[in-house]
Amino acid sequence: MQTLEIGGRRWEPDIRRLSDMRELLCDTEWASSADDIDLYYMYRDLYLSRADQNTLIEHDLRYDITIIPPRMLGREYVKTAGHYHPKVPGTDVTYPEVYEVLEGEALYLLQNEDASSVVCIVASEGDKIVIPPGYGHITINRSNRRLKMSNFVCRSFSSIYGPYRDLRGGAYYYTKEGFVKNPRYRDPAPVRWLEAPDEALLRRFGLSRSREMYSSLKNPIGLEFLTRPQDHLSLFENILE
Ligand SMILES: O=P(O)(O)OC[C@H]1O[C@](O)(CO)[C@@H](O)[C@@H]1O
Repeated sequence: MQTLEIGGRRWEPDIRRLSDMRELLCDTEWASSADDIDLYYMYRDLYLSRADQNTLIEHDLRYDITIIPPRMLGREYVKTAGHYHPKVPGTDVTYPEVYEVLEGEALYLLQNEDASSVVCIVASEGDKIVIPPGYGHITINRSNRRLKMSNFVCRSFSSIYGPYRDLRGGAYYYTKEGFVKNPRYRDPAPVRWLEAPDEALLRRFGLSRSREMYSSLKNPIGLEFLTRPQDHLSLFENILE
């Protein structure tokens, strides 16, 4: 299961294990006693050809695929650890990211750093989800199928895990009863449920539901909103409304 074959190459994943995530879960009793297991598989910096690899490097981009098999973590559905992105140097704008669901269904739980805005976007195959500047994100697989998703992101920054770790996860945990507030957050905004972006919104970013996102590499300038978001701020206006 672990090796992924793409572009005639075999790729090995970074694996996020339960032991990396015990302190980020809702069900602390389960988290402290369950045996260690693999939770999800992150295939980073993929490309189909050397030409694409050069394009990715030249435009400061990275393409990843993540696979999250279905599973309960005690009361909670399996999810990613959650992280924020740093600011683009010399600006006040944090790096965005864009995801595509390749298989299965995902919940993208976005929150800004003081959790005064918390948004959950439901996405299925073909949907593209833009994580705008200012937001951290967690992906949840609440289905009984594996979730396979890809992302484009700027390749020259490291994600910030501290705030999610300090508060033991996101503002809410997704359980069989729906979202449950994380008690370590004082007064987070209620979760706003949003549909995945429609064609008109995706067009702003040069994307479409019917076209695999990887093909955007043919026109990498169109992905500049990921590496120079400060020059494309109007694109992100109202995308979480
Ligand atoms: O770093 P986390 O929170 O475990 O999330 C993993 C996801 O983030 C990424 O690093 C991209 O932001 C992907 O490779 C992966 O889908």
